[in-house]
Amino acid sequence: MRIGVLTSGGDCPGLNAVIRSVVHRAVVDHGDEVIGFHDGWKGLLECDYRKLDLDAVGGILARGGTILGSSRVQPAQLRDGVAQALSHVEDLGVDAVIPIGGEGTLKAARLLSDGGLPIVGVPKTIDNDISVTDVTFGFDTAVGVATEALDRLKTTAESHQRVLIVEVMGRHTGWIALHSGMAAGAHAILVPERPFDITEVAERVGERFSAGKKFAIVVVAEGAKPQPGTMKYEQGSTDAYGHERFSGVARQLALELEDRLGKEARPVILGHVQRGGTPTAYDRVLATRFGWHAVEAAHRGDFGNMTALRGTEIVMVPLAEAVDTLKTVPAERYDECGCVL
Ligand SMILES: Nc1ncnc2c1ncn2[C@@H]1O[C@H](COP(=O)(O)OP(=O)(O)O)[C@@H](O)[C@H]1O
Ligand SMILES: O=P(O)(O)OC[C@H]1O[C@](O)(COP(=O)(O)O)[C@@H](O)[C@@H]1O
Ligand SMILES: [Mg+2]
Repeated sequence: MRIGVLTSGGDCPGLNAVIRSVVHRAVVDHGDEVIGFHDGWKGLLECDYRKLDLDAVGGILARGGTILGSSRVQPAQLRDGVAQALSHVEDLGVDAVIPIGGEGTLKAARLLSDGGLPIVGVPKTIDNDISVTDVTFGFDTAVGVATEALDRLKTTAESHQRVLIVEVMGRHTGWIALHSGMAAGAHAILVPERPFDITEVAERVGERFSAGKKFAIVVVAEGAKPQPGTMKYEQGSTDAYGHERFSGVARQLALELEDRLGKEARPVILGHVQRGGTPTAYDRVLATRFGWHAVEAAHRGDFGNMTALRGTEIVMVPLAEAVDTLKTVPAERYDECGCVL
């Protein structure tokens, strides 16, 4: 069998672990050949690829990023390119394509699968917002990075009696904010799922100072927004691919809290540091299992599906289900965080 693998969308720790696992299972155990398309769907559309043998994946298990590169392609270009992708796959003798990506990539995978491509998807994202899988690899690493940052920020916040507002990633969902905030004992956690009331945030932080505490840490997901009309909020612009380019909720919160509380407040934007570097052991294991199961699915001819974690098992779920709805933080999970606003 000949398998083509690609990584698309925002990168995340663990992509290389999937690539390595696909090559190991396919080449060593099945005697397959594996090729890697460069820079996501672009590589498939432009027939830009290289052979991936065991040497090519040596030493990449613990490496962040993706050896294949990633990029974004306009969805319209992809829709127009279905026939082209199909003909490249046929010309190359590729029997299965394994795209590793987030909800955008999986939407594209569904489109190409409906167009006749033999596809087995593998979900990735630090945001953990893909509904059909309990967890995505990358999330554990991102939460670890954010938690360590929060621990460190607590000590400097205390020295200077400041409020630190820490912005973590999470475009539509607050999973990283919730988990890192809980792990580090943040005093307020703001998520996109629950628009916040700035008066309540200021009261909570103010009460801490009134009680004699010297500092406060607020964790805010980049996509969190104030309840309409409660605070001046600058809406972000939209990038070339339709994604919102955030205008910096932490910066706006810091100005507002400083004003209301008369305490020094500083925004800290963790940004892409959450996405870079080596994956945790948990993410390496999950990524490796996804790669292994994707190859098995390809050999069964189980196309139009993607790998998913349910409990402790890896199962296959239809791509159509995967892109239906985002996995948001449910109200009852938010209620457990101990700093409900
Ligand atoms: N609705 C869509 N239809 C077709 N292709 C899409 C769609 N959404 C995204 N894609 C393709 O998938 C790529 C990756 O999507 P993106 O949302 O940027 O990343 P991720 O896969 O990490 O969510 C896009 O550049 C585009 O080529
Ligand atoms: O800076 P970029 O690459 O445009 O992407 C930023 C976005 O990508 C993420 O890191 C991950 O999102 P995806 O998994 O959907 O790519 C988001 O948390 C963040 O908003
Ligand atoms: Mg996305």
